[in-house]
Amino acid sequence: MSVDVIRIATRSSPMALAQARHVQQLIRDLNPEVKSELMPHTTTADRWKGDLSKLGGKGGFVAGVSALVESGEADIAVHCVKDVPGDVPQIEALTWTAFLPRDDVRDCVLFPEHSDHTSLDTLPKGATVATSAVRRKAQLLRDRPDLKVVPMRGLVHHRINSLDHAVDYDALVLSYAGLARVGLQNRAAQILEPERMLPAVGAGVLGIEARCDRTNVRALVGRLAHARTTAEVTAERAMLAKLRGHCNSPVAGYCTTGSDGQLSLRGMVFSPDGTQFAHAHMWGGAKNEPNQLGVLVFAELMRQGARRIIDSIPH
Ligand SMILES: NCc1[nH]cc(CCC(=O)O)c1CC(=O)O
Repeated sequence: MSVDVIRIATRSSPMALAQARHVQQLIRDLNPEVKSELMPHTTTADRWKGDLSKLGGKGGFVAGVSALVESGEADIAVHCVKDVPGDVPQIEALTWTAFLPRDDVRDCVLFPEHSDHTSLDTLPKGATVATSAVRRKAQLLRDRPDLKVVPMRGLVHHRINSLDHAVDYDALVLSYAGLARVGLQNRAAQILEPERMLPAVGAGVLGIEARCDRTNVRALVGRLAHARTTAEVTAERAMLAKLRGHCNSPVAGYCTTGSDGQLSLRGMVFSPDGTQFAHAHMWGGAKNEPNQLGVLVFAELMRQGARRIIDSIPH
């Protein structure tokens, strides 16, 4: 039985819809005969305005979308891999069918419209920076302990609107790829290189999930898989799974591939205020096996006290 139509489950935010449309176009390019439609789903986490940890973490952004594939109402789900928790097992009936080529992994800084600032470095002592990611907060404070880092969540448009029109914020940090996906990359005033702000595990990667038993769907969509990104994400997520970080733990992980094919994985775990951290960087070596590399970096982080750091954070 061939596939006539692919129903694509996605979150309903503008960023998620842009991502799902991108996947829709890629499927059209693979096979113009196959129709596709979007199934937007407003997740519990999208509706929740409070602290995400009270909702059981950022998994609330993906679970409802995955459930549509599990039940057969949709054929595939498109997720930001960054939003897929490391401490919740994948639904048994589902599998990753493709990781798309990695987009920009870097975070960037925005300043209010008409602000004279173009860098965090020139912000006055005690300036207020908005971001809800504990990973970003810890790394911002590591450089600039004087900054006041305050939480801000919600749609990118709303966040930028608050930055521009509320007097409370001097800067806003978010992902450059996410900003670009909604066409607002011109607002990025400063790009933070990975050396300064180590990216989240899975940053900039879109993952496609399907039911294990849908072999035709998997055969078609599997052609979108990008081998290098798959190896990198596999190493990063192997590290994350072993760390068993909860949603409040500031964890960063970034794997790249050298021109010789060697995987290089950096992992960091921070205390919330950035004053304590574990930092490991290892290469794939002779075997160059992503899972093994992830476990090795995990082990080195543990040797440096990562468990103590994670366990001392309330959640
Ligand atoms: N946490 C939300 C989220 N999940 C993925 C992205 C952006 C794209 C990506 O890195 O995959 C964003 C927005 C942001 O962090 O600013």
